[in-house]
Amino acid sequence: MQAAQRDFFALPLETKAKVKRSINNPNGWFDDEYTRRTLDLKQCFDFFNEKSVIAADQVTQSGVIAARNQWPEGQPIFRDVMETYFGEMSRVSFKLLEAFCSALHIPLDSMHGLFDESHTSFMRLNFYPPQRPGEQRMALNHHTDAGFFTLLIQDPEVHGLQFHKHGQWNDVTPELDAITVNVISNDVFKAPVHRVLPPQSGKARHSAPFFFNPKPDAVIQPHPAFVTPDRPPVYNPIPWAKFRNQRYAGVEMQDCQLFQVNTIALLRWSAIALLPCTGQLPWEQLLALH
Ligand SMILES: O=C(O)CCC(=O)C(=O)O
Ligand SMILES: [Fe+2]
Repeated sequence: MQAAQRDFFALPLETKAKVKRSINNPNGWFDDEYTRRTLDLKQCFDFFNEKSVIAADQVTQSGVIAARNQWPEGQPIFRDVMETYFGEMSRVSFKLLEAFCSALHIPLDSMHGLFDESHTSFMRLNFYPPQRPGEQRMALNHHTDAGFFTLLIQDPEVHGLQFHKHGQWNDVTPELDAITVNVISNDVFKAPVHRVLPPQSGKARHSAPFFFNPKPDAVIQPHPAFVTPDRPPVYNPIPWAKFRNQRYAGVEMQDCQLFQVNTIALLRWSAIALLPCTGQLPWEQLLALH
């Protein structure tokens, strides 16, 4: 998978530009991502679960989330490898959902209502070019991920990912053949803020997050197990597909987080019970969850 990713980003710019994402289709290649209103120093390639298309259209009727994947011409192996990897990540994610429920002492199928084969998960391939002399900007500016949870493959040699905790930035050093599970916060009700430094060793850096997301019509709201008279629901329920479209349309992150925090934190919190903070699971251990 990582070799196929490297080969893709080594393609000529014109080839990649033919599958550039657009205002109507968030999938494909791009080099113009703004995070926190600042241009990131990276190229990306996004693709998603096309089985979510029909269900998403029924919720939003907008066509944004319902756009198709764009695969580069003449690269059948790239497509094949990525689709296979995506399928594996989906399978692992469904297993992790149950593991999270188990850690929370709620029925193992508690989250099944939010996910089915139309889950709107997507995969992002990141390419960060080496830092240019005098360049001060971040490769990827600080942010929280909007999905339910993230399974990240990092470049084992070129580091750069950091998370913010107790007022300072901390490195997430990659382990060989490990997946970094994005539960890197002990702030129970906060998604972890993280960023990526530009590669400083003269080498480019690659990473590949898989964002596991609910089905389009899943209503995102606090799980009943966490609503008590002392802790009433703070955030309004919203169908997931509407939330996604708002975010893609550029709605301010703070507004979106109003909707995401409780539900996402539910999983992040439970995951912390399973994994050490900045939990990196050896790849084989993760697959053993099957
Ligand atoms: O490159 C990384 O290690 C992290 C990437 C990331 O945070 C993202 O794409 O949302
Ligand atoms: Fe991220």
